Amino acid sequence: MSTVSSGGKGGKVRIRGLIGRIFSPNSEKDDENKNSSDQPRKTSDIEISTPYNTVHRVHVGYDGKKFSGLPQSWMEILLRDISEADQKKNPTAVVTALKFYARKLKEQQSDKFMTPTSVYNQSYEDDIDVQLSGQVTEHFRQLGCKDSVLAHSGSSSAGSSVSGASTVVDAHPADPINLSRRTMVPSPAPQGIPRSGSSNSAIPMIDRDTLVMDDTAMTSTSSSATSSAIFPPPPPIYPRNAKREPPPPPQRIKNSTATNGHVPAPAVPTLVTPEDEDPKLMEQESKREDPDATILAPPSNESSPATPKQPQSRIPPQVPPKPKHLKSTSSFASSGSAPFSATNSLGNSLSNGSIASNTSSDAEPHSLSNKENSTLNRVADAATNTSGGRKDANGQKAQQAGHSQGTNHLLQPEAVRVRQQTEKDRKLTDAEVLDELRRIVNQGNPLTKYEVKKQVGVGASGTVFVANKTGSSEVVAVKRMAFKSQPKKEMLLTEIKVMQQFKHPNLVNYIESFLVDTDDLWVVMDYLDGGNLTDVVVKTELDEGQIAAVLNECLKALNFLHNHSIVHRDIKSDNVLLGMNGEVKLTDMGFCAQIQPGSKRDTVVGTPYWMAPEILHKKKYNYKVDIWSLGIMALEMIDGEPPYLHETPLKAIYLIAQNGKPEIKKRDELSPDFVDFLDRCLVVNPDERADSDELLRHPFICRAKPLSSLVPYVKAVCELKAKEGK
Ligand SMILES: Nc1ncnc2c1ncn2[C@@H]1O[C@H](COP(=O)(O)OP(=O)(O)OP(=O)(O)O)[C@@H](O)[C@H]1O
Repeated sequence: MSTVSSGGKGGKVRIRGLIGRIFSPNSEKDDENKNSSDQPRKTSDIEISTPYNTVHRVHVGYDGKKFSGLPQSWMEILLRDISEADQKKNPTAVVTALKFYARKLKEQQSDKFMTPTSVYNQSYEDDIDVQLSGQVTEHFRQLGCKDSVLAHSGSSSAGSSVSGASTVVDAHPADPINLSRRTMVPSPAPQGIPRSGSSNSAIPMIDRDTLVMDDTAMTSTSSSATSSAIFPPPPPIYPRNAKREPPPPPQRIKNSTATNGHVPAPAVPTLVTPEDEDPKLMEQESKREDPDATILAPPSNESSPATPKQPQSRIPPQVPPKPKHLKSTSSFASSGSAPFSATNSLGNSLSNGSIASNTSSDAEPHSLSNKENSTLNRVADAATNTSGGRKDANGQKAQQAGHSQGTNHLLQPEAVRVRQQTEKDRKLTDAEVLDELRRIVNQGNPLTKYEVKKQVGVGASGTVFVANKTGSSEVVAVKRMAFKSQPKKEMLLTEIKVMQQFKHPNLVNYIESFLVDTDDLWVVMDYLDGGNLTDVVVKTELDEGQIAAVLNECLKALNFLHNHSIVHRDIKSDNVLLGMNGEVKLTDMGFCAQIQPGSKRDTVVGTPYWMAPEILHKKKYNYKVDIWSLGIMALEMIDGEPPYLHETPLKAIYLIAQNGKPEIKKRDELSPDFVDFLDRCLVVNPDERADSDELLRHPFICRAKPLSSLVPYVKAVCELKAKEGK
C-alpha cells in the first residue's frame, strides 16, 4: 500500500506500507513516541517522516471450501467458531468478523502494552487490515450469490481482474486470539481509590463489548435506599431463569494481562487481498459513490442459527443468580476506519479495515455554537480513532492504492498518496487534553466539598462512588478516574463536555468536575440509586407497557441528542440508569459525536452486539445507529440479553454480518404494535429505519405504562443485589 499522509496544518508527510512494514515495532514505537510528544507539530514543512506503521499482511484466499493464507492460530479459531458450511455460506461475513477480530485484538494489545504517554497514539496508528481476496468475490459469482452480497463484496470486476498473486508479506501468527467475554485489562483507577474484589491490585476490567464480566469486577449495589426501603407488596415480578453459560473463552495470551509496561505487543496479522494492491481496482473503487443508501442486504434467514431458546420462568419473586454477562465495563471503540477508503474499498463490508490515522474527517462542517462545541467533533472521533473520508492534497478522496507495487514503487513520488490532515482532524496530545481539561473543570478541592461514601461501580475508566455534599443530605455520584493512565483521554473530555452542554431530564445530569493533582479526575453527577437497566432485564421480565415506558424515556433523550446533532453511539441497557422512583436516564457519553445534519461518520464505535450493521460494515453512518441499538436493547428487555450473546465473539460478529436483522425470537408472543416497533428500529438500511420522532409517536410507545410501574422491579433487583452482597 502506498499511502502517504500529509499533515496539512499539523502534520508530516507519511509514507505507509512496505517501508513501514520493514521496520520493527520498536522503530515504530519510537516514532509514535515522537508523535505523541507534547510539541506542537510544524505546519509548514513537508517532510518524509520515519515510518510509523508496521503492517503485517496476510493475503487471504478462499477456494470455495476453505480459507487459506491465515496464520494457523487464526485458522484454528475460525474453524472452531464458524463451521465450514457457515464459511461457505457467506465468506464475506467471515471476513467482516475477522476484521473485527483483528481490530479488537489490536486494541486489546494496545491497552495491555500501553504506557502513560504513548498508548493512545500507538494503538490507533497501527494497521489492521483484513480483506477478502478477489478470488472470493469470484467464487461468489460462480456460486451465483445474491447481488447484494456481491455488491458488498466489491466491484463486479474485482474477482476476475485480480491476479492470485497472494504473497505473504509478513504473516506473524498471533497467539490464540482471545476476544472472550471475560477479558481482563489493566485498570487505570486512581491510586488510593478502593477497589473491589480483585486478588491483585488491578481490578479486572472486562471489555464492554464482551458483556460478560467476572464477578469480582461486578458493579456493587449502591443503594442506601435498598436497605431502607419499605418494600411495597410484591408485584408479580417475573424473574428470568439463569442463562446458559457462554462457551468457554479461548485461551488468552497467558502472561499478557498483568503487563502494564513497555513490552511490545505481538504483531497482529493484517489480511489483505490482491484488490488492495491493484491500482486499477483502487481507482475504480475511488470513483464509486458512497453507497450509504445500501447497507447490508439481509441474506436469507434460513441460515440464521437461532440462539437456543431460554425457558422463562414466571415464579415470583425468586430471582436467579446474576449471570456472568450481567454487566460489563468498558465500551469498545473498535477503531479501524480505513485510511483512504472511507467511501469503501472493495465494498463496504470488505473495505480496508486499517486503523491508521489519528485524523477524523467525515467531511463535515463544524458549525457548533461555541468554541467548546467546536472541538467536540474532533474530540469524539479522535478519541475513538477515526479515519476515513480523508482527502488527498487535491481534495479528492484518497484511496489506498498500489500497496503491492513494492518498495520501489512506494519510493517514487507519483506512487505516493498524500493525506491531508486538518487541524480539526489532529489528535490532541496528552498535554493538550490536560490543558483543555483544566479549563473545563472546576477549581478547588472536591474533598472539602464532598464526602465520598461507598463504591457503587467500576467502569473501564474509573470507579463510581456515592457521596454526600458536605454538610448536606444531598447525594451525588462521583466518578473518579486516574487521568494519566487513561488510554483514551480524549473520551473523557468528550464525556464531560457532552454532559456539561447537553442537559435533559433523561440524561444523567452533570454537576461539576475537578482535577486533583493532575491525575485524580472527579466527575460529579446525579446519583441514580436504582442501578442499571441490565440488572433489571437480566433478572426480571418487564411487560410490554413497562418496556414501552423505558423505551419512551430513552427515546426522549435520543430525540434531544439527535436534535442537537449528537449521536450517542453506545446505546445498550448497561448505559441506562434507573432511579428508585422509576427515573430512566441515559449515561456514558464518552462515545458521543457531533454529526451535522446530512453528514455521516465512519468511526467504528460501540458495542458489537448492539452495533448497527452500517457500523459493522464500516459504512458511513448517522444518528440512526442509535435507533438500531435501541431496537437491540428492546430485544434485551424481551429476552434478557442481546442476540448472539452466547456465541463466541467471532461467531457473533459473523452472524450479525450474515443475518443483518436479528430474529425476533418471541415474535409470536408479542403484540403487533411491539413487533412493528422492533421492525421499525431494526431496519438494516438506515435510510429506511425510523427516527426518534417517528418512534415517539409509535402506537407501542403510546401504550407506555407510568414510570411508577418500574419501581417495584427496580427495588426488587436492588434488594436481591443487596442480599447477594453486591
Ligand atoms: N450517576 C450514577 N449513579 C449511579 N450509578 C452510576 C452512575 N454512574 C455510573 N454508575 C454505575 O457505576 C458503574 C460504573 O459506571 P461507569 O460509567 O464508570 O461504567 P462504564 O460505562 O462501564 O465505564 P466507562 O464509562 O468508564 O467506560 C456502572 O455500573 C453504573 O451503573
